[in-house]
Amino acid sequence: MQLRASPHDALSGAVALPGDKSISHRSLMFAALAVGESRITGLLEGEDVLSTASALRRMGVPVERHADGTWVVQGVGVGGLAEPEEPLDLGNAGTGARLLMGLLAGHPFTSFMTGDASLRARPMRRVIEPLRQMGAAFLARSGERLPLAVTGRADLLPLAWESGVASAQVKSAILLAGLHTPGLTTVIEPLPSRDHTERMLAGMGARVTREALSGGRVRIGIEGQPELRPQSFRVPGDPSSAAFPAVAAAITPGAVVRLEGVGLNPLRTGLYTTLAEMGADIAVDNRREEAGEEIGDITVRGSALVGVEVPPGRAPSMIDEYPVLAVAAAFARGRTVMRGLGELRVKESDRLSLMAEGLAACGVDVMVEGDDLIVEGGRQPAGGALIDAHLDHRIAMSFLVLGGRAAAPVTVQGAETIETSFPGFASLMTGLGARIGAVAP
Ligand SMILES: O=C(O)C1=C[C@@H](OP(=O)(O)O)[C@@H](O)[C@H](O)C1
Ligand SMILES: C=C(OP(=O)(O)O)C(=O)O
Repeated sequence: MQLRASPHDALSGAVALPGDKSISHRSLMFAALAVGESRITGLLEGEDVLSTASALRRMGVPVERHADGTWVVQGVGVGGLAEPEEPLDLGNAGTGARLLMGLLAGHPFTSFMTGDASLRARPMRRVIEPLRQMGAAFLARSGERLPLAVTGRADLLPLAWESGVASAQVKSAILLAGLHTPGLTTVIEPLPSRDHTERMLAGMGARVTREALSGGRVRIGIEGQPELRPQSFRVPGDPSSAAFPAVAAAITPGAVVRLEGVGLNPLRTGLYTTLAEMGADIAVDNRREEAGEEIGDITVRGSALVGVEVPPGRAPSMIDEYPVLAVAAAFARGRTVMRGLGELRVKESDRLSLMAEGLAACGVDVMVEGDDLIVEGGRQPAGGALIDAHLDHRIAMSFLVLGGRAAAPVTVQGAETIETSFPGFASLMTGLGARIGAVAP
């Protein structure tokens, strides 16, 4: 499917965002590990999360959606999953695949896992290696990629792991295996990544520790084999999805857009900090707490942006937001330098290369130096390009945001990938005044 974004004038209105993708995956999985019934409201009903729901069903977990939108999960307890008769297809979802690998490591059966062409290209060694050390066996395609088979064990060994990357998926996979292991399992991260796993499992009764170490590193520990209490989860709005209307508003003169009920976990809000440093008029009010996470309403107004240097240490708190930040940078006067973006190369696509190529195709002055992205902004982009999303929802949405303020429309090929994380994106944006429509084949 092709979507085309044509230039629009001011944007205005108030919108609620779909549920947070990270928390949605986790609420389904963790509810499955509890003993008893959990209820989830505000779950993101995007394809990634639906893939996690069907994988859990295939392993004998009753997961149901009620007519009022509440999801009800009958937990089977830690270690209670059943051997799936068919391969688990996680679609486009790296989070679903990697966290499930951690769970499966602790179960004494063999399961097979695959995904779409994007997920099959993503590196799994970062998860397989620590889980192997705990005693799980993996057979994977060359480069440790999907499809793979995992044979877990009920008697995993506890692990003390130091991860080379600040990755919440790696950390969570190890912690979930640790949940199935007697004793203490620990993970050290080079910089703190999103901590939803720790918060949610602690809220369900697991013993989770967190310790700051030298150089910004952090050590997380989990005591294995707890009985987890079922929960009522209310999933906050996704700050990573809110990033698209937020940037659209910031680059549109006269825009006033209110984004309601957005998660404000400080390990997720690097983009908003960066936009404020670029001169964006951003205000947060109505701060409140829901299900152990701070949320609030964010108002973004059209602003004269200036280029900035984004500190590399901020990357984990905005890792999925660099594509749309690069769009903001195209509209900011001067140079924006984003350093240390190697992890962007192993997302749904090589986001570093695709952003640079797409921006250049839209007439933006852009350079990649090693793992750094440098954008010279301030002139209105020509637009007029046809961008292939390469099965990457964030690439698709970023260029549709750019097309709204370019001189000529931007068309995105393969825009159906947006359904993985942000169903209703085009109608939410058009409701604010954007001009996004399907292109007849
Ligand atoms: O744990 C999570 O929910 C996620 C972690 C991040 O990936 P990495 O752990 O690979 O950095 C992020 O990019 C992804 O969208 C969601
Ligand atoms: C990287 C992302 O997701 P995942 O790793 O779950 O596929 C993302 O949503 O930008």
